[in-house]
Amino acid sequence: MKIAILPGDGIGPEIMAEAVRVLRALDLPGMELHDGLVGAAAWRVHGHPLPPETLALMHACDALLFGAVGDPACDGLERHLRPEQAVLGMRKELGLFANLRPAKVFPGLEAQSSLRPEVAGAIDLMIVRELNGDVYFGEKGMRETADGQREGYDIMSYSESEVRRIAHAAFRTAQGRSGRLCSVDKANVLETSQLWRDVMIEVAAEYPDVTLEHMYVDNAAMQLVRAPGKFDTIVTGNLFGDILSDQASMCVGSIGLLASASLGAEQTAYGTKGAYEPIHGSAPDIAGKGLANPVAMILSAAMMLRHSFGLEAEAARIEAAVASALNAGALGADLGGTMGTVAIGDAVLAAL
Ligand SMILES: NC(=O)c1ccc[n+]([C@@H]2O[C@H](COP(=O)([O-])OP(=O)(O)OC[C@H]3O[C@@H](n4cnc5c(N)ncnc54)[C@H](O)[C@@H]3O)[C@@H](O)[C@H]2O)c1
Ligand SMILES: CC(C)[C@H](C(=O)O)[C@@H](O)C(=O)O
Ligand SMILES: [Mg+2]
Repeated sequence: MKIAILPGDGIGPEIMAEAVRVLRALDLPGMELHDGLVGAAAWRVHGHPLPPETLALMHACDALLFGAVGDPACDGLERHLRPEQAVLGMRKELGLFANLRPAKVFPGLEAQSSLRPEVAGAIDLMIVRELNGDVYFGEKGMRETADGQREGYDIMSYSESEVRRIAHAAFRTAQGRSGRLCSVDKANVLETSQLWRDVMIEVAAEYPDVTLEHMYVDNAAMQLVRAPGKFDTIVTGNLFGDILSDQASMCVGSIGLLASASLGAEQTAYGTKGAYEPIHGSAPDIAGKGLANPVAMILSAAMMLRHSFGLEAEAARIEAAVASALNAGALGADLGGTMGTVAIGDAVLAAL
């Protein structure tokens, strides 16, 4: 059970330390943790956000725990050297095309949601975000128009096979939940989305036990705050999924609570190879202050145990400890409390 530990930048190392403490406390036989550099931390040492050493480590491990990347000092670098390329490169290089982003309200935290507690209390949804295509990975650049203006462009596209494989992942996810799948697109305007919708309908024929509905992304953004409890499994493209998942986090209460699993087709001796990371970023505004909420990172470690190592009981044990610590008031500033990163980690460890 080889796990790459990739803390990254900003609050990444602070929250990773807490997730590692929780993992070590489980004392899992055969667990090996291997440290690697990503993001600005790697660029400073190796001149690249995803250096060959780290890529080799990623390939050699069964699962990856990823903190966050991003550093305002790097915003002026050429795009291929920016820290964010580490997370994009990891996802593409390892073929991690299915990003699961669960959002569920924790008992006792309903009042911390940006929504009314009775609306927030009903949230239990899963966003299945496509992660290897869309406008993220299309041709992009800067050019000059005929009248001499600068013009930036990013091509949005999805091939049939890219949509088909995320559709299967989403239908299977919905089967394991309530059997309701909502595909979010912009098919009223975008050809990319029309293909997305057509393929979703084709694949639906193979899953008669799942009910498929379609929703335009603008409506989905609205419904997510109007009645989030009506959603169960959502499947959507890379860009829409990025935006809707940050939005879902505040419906739950804080972006510091939402974990994710990024899965591909590769199988290891233990299960599906994957990368596990919070949905949030490096939070430069609070980095180094011990204020970051480590819960999303700790829950990402739980998702890793479930999806990459088949350790369902251990994953559930971490999740129960987190829920219990939060319910008992282990809250940081993001949730109206006063606890710091390490104190929240202590509370989770005590509840294990
Ligand atoms: N997967 C990733 O590594 C990832 C994801 C998103 C953004 N980023 C990068 O992170 C940098 C900062 O981006 P941003 O500010 O737009 O988004 P962000 O998610 O880093 O922060 C947004 C806001 O949420 C707060 N926040 C985030 N995580 C928190 C936590 N665990 N506990 C408490 N508060 C938390 C931050 O303090 C900030 O106010 C950028 O360089 C961006 O590209 C990286
Ligand atoms: C940092 C960035 C490239 C990344 C994304 O857009 O996918 C982040 O926002 C996320 O949600 O993981
Ligand atoms: Mg994002």
